[in-house]
Amino acid sequence: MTEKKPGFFQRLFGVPPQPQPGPAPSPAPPETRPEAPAEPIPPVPETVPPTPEPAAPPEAPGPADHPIPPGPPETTPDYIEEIEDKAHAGLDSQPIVPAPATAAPVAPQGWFSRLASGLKRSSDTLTTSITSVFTKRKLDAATLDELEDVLIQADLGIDTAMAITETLRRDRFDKDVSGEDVRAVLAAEVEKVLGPVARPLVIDAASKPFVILMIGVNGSGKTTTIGKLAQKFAREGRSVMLAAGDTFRAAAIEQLQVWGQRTGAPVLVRPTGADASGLAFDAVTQARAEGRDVLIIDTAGRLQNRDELMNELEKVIRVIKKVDPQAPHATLLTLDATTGQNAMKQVEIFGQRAGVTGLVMTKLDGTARGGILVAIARKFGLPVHFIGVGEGVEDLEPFEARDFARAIAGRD
Ligand SMILES: Nc1nc2c(ncn2[C@@H]2O[C@H](COP(=O)(O)OP(=O)(O)OP(=O)(O)O)[C@@H](O)[C@H]2O)c(=O)[nH]1
Repeated sequence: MTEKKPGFFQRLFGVPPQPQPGPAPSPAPPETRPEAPAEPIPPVPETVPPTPEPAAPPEAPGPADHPIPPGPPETTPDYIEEIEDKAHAGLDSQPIVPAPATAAPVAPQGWFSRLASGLKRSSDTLTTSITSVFTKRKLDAATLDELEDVLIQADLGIDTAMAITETLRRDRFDKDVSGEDVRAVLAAEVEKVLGPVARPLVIDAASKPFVILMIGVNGSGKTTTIGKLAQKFAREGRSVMLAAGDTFRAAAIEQLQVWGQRTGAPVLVRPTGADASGLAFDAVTQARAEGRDVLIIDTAGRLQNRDELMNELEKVIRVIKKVDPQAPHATLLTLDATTGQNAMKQVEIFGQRAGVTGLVMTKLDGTARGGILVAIARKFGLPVHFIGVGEGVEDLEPFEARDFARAIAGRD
C-alpha cells in the first residue's frame, strides 16, 4: 500500500516550506555518525548563546560554552531539508492548503492505518508464513511444530510462540484450521502479552521540571524521539526545555536545536566534546530556575558493551541527582526495532546500568522484526510508552496493545 504522504515540513506544520524556512530536523546521514566515538571532538569557536553557570559545580564541569560549529554541509539543516524534499519528490505535488503557523493540535487520525502500513513488513512476513503452513490442513502435531518455528523466526519469542500453539492445540486439534483462525489467536495472544506494558508516560506536574533522560545505542532514534515528544508536550501546553547531551556529535546538537526552534523550546548546548554530565547538571539547574514543566536530556548513543561509555552514562545520572535526587523521573530507552534480538541485550544492560523506566520502540516501519517488542514485553515487563513508525512528528504515538496486536497479525 503506497500512501500519498505530504512533505515532512507540511506534515509538521500544515503549511508548505516558506521562502526562508527554519531548518528541518536533521537526521544525520548514517556515515556521519561515528558508532561510538572514543575521542571527544575539540571545541570550536563560539556561536551559541551562553548558558548560565551552575549553582554548584557538577562532578566534572564541562568547558565554557562554545559555538556550535557550522558542521560539514552534509549535516546542516538546509542540506537535510533538501534531502527530505528530494525523498518526498513526486509526493508533494498536490496543492497545499495553508494553515495557521501555530498549528493546532492534530488529532491522531489515521494512526491505525499508519501503524498498519508501518508494521506491514512484519505482518506480511508473519501472515505469509502462516498461510503457507495452513493450507486447509487439519491441525496436527507437524503443523503446530511448523507454526512454532514461524513464530519464533518472527522474533515473537519462544514463550509467545508456545502459548499460541498451545491454544491452537487445545482448541482446534484435528480440526480444519485456516490462516485467519491462526491470526486471530496470534492477535489475542500478542495483546495479552502487551496489554500490561502499554502504559502512558505520565508527566508528574509536581516535579518541576519533570526530567526525562533519553538513552540508547547509536542511531536508535533518541534525538528524533525527543523532537517528537517536545512537539507533543508543547501542544499540551507544557513548557519544555531540551538539553543537547549528545556532545559527541555536532549534527545531533544541531538536530536538537532545530526541534527547539520548531517547538519553541530552549535548547541548552555545549560544544562538541564537552562533558555531558556538566551539561546535564546545568540543564536541570536552569530548567528548575525557569520553572519548566519538562526537561528532556539527550545523550550520546552508546553500545551497551562499551563499558567506559556506560560509566559515563552512570555519571550523568549521578550528577543529575545532585540537583534533584528524584531525577531523572523517566529514563527512556529507545530501541531500534530493526536490530531484532540485540534489542533484548540492550534492554538488559541499559536497565542494569541506567535504571530504564520505560521504552520507546522506533523504526517499526522499516523492519519485518516488529515481533521483538512482544518478546521484550514478556521478558522484561517494562512499560512501553511510545512506538515510532516513521520519521515524521506524527509517526510517534502512545503505545496501544490492541492496535499493535491487530496490525502485526494483519487484521483490520
Ligand atoms: N523509519 C524511521 N526512522 C526513524 C524513526 N525514528 C528515528 N528515525 C531515523 O533514524 C535515524 C537516527 O535517528 P536519531 O534520532 O538521530 O538517532 P540517535 O539515537 O539520536 O542517534 P545518535 O546520536 O547517533 O546516537 C534518523 O535518520 C531518524 O530520522 C522511525 O520511527 N522510523
